[in-house]
Amino acid sequence: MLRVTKTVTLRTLSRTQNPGLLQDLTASCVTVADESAVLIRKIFKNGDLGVIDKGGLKNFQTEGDRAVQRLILKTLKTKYPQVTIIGEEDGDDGEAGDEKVFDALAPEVMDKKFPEDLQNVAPERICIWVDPLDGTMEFIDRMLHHVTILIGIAVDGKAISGVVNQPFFGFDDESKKPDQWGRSIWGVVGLGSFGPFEQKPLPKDKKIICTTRSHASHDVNACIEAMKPDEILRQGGAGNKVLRVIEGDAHAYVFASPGTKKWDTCAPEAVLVAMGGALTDMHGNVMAYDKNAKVPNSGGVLATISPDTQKWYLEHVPQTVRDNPQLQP
Ligand SMILES: Nc1ncnc2c1ncn2[C@@H]1O[C@H](COP(=O)(O)O)[C@@H](OP(=O)(O)O)[C@H]1O
Ligand SMILES: [Mg+2]
Ligand SMILES: [Mg+2]
Ligand SMILES: [Mg+2]
Repeated sequence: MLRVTKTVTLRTLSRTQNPGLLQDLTASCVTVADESAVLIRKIFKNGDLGVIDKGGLKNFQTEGDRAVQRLILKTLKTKYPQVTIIGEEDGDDGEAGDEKVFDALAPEVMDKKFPEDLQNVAPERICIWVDPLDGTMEFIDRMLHHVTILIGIAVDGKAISGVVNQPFFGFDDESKKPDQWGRSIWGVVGLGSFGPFEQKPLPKDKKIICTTRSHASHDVNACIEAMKPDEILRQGGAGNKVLRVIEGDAHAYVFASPGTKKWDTCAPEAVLVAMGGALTDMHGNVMAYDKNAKVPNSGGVLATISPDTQKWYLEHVPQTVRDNPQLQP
């Protein structure tokens, strides 16, 4: 994990005050996510993924994770030095290398009118959580649709704005050339979620639960079985699983494990909540994303498309899971 915090004097702050900071940041994040997608596709095409085992349960890192984090941090830290940025990969802060700074602000973000309460947000209130490559295990296993790039922006510790970029979206469509692969979905709480996605209606006659493909455990499976799903969708990546909920492929993302971290959930939560959904731990607590927040999502992850659905799943969390000392906030 890499934390980058800079302190500034009050004089510097007033001189550089930017009423549209959150909008600029969101637009920059969409730009760097798109540039990151180009880079991931290039690394995949080159073939040498440079896999490193970080230790623990299937906890790998590839050149994709490292290079993308350097790209994202170089631009965001150069353009927004007063904002705290926390990235998954240690050491890859873009400071030593010759990464480019991407100045462009995504026009689709700049075209929108952000809500009043998101104007004039001081940089000290913001913390950005970066997961340069979510679904690393699936990237290594060539399950490319599961891979996402996640950049989440928290304000006062709440997930408010986020980009979920799926760099290999469409790769299995033979009519598409590699430079036509990929999509960026972004959302801002109070404004909405945008991008090329379709919110299909969820099936009413059956219950589909989406969960981990590569980090399952006895507790993870026992919790799902207690909810009596008709179907279990085992997929990689927290970003991808939230997309399954958003696109109507699953009623819920259920993960009764402390394995994910704040960079896994900040961006997807912002996009999901911006369209009326909910993401909490398995006890119903909202996640805290301020710069001093605990990094692991130690109470697990539960995400659904509406507060009512969230309530149903929370009520069906088995008591053994609620009482599990390994799964407390
Ligand atoms: N037991 C565990 N140990 C380490 N990381 C875990 C984990 N369980 C989940 N994660 C991380 O949470 C994210 C989603 O996991 P999953 O795909 O299994 O649902 C992945 O992020 P990364 O791919 O960014 O590392 C994965 O590494
Ligand atoms: Mg990882
Ligand atoms: Mg991740
Ligand atoms: Mg990652």
